Amino acid sequence: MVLPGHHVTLLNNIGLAALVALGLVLLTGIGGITSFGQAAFVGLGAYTTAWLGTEQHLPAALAWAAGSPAAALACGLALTLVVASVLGLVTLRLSGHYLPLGTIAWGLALYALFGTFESLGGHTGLTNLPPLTMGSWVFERAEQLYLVIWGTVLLALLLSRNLLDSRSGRALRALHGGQAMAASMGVDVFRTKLTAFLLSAALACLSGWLYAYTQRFVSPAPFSLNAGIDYLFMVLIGGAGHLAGALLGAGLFTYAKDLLQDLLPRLLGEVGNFESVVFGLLIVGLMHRAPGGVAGWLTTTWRRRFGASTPRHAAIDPAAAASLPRRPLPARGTPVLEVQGLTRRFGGLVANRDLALTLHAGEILAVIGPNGAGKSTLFNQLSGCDTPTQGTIRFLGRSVAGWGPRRIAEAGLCRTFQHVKLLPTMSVLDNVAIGAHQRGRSGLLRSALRLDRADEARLLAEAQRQLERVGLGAFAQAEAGSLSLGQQRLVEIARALCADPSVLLLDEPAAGLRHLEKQALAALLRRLRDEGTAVLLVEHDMDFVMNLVDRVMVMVFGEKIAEGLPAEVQRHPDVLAAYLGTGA
Ligand SMILES: Nc1ncnc2c1ncn2[C@@H]1O[C@H](COP(=O)(O)OP(=O)(O)OP(=O)(O)O)[C@@H](O)[C@H]1O
Repeated sequence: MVLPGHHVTLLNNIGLAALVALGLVLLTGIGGITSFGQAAFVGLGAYTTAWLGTEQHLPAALAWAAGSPAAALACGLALTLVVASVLGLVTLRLSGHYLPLGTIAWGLALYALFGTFESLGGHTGLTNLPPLTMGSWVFERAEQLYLVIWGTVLLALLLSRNLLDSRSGRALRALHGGQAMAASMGVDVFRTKLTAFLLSAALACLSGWLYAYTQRFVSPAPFSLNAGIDYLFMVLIGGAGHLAGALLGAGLFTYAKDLLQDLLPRLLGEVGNFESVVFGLLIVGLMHRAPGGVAGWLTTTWRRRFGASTPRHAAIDPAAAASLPRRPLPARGTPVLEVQGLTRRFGGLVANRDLALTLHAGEILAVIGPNGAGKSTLFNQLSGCDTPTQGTIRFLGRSVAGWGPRRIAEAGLCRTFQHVKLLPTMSVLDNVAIGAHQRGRSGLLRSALRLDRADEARLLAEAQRQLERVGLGAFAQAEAGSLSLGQQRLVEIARALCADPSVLLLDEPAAGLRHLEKQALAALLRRLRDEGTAVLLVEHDMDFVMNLVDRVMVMVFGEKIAEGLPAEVQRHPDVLAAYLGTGA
């Protein structure tokens, strides 16, 4: 009603790009999986739509879909999800830079396919697509399509926002904290990665469906690897960690490209892709000045000027929501963790040699030893983050050696990490709620449609309860990264407690804590012991250990050299010689 036609077309292009960028924010910014191949999924949506809309001799099995935009969308989504599932199953198992390289490979392959098939019009493409219709409505002109495109963008944004503010969203964010952490909190890492991948592919396909009706013809060029890189640029410019970054990035990139394509040839007096050069320089500059993109920069600037933003959750009253069911703890004194002959070799280095230990319900056992003694290696094997070379680990009577961290967490063994693994920009409450992942039920769809509120209230109430237990209830709404290191360690303990463990593995829980905080932590661990939880901890603070624990195991060079009551161990000649560096 108010803008000239060219601007409406531009806004439509921005909306189409924003849908793809939104998928990339979920996949790359939130989930940490870089994909260069999203344009290929846009192509799948666009080509399916164009083919079903123009092909005169459709196979009998697809006759029902001829000329129907809804059927074209359903077929496009089905095809995209099948292709993305296959690609995801192959590429998402790759790690490091192999994963983005994998996405380049299939991005190139799909692009080549579009130009190869004769029935898809080769490099000329498919033309004369009928307009988009919905019942008796026809969306033909840019102003009409504008409503459909931006209605879809806003709906996708709303559903994505709901999703991130849920159990499934926390699982997705947890991927950024490291896969070992996510899996140790009970998150199915591969499934979560695949879900994010499928979601982003579906959003790209949706954009392709709308693109086909906007252009009324399709050819391979807009779905090339270059386009895939452009989408990534948009997300980097807008801010990969923010949903609004998709809108900002798509808007700034598309508008600037339009402007520069017009302006630069006139300024330079020559025709060429000069805008690509300018974009390259702009991106490098932006990455230096504002690595969080425009949305990140705006958030930081806002905070600097006006203080912290409004908390994402209203203050949570743990008593207001029903408690989550708790697992029955084994009777005090029952052996819960039994380790025999545990050996872990890294090439020629034996980090753990023939270790044996038994941990009982309602007991605190400390593993101490100088740096490099093999304590973390032991923890990693017990929690499923690493696999023993030899030996047995029995948890509650079942052999768990070789189980993954998720399965072990599900069985009731939860851990914290020597190097704190929290999501610094996420609230303390949300970080802690990741620990309760397996105690929630709501999946993706329920979360996106906001049908998960009762489940979510129970999870957040549990997170608040555990935070209060470690003395950090007042910090629930703070960003985890704003807390001191000692407090962050306590947040990790609260997160582990959220999983309702029967065995708690704490890797250096007192490191960085002040005296009063250590006393409070010791009191908490005594309470847990009295309730029947078994606690195994690695700690260097000898005062803390000796005044708290029931038994101590001492390791040196991967081997156990002593085990017993704290007073006995302190007098043990081998410990004095090897660990404390003094002779007996
Ligand atoms: N993934 C790995 N690959 C090769 N060597 C490893 C690996 N992990 C640990 N090690 C080696 O195993 C030995 C034991 O390391 P570990 O981290 O378990 O010791 P630690 O007792 O926890 O030490 P600290 O108190 O410093 O954390 C060290 O020599 C270490 O370099």
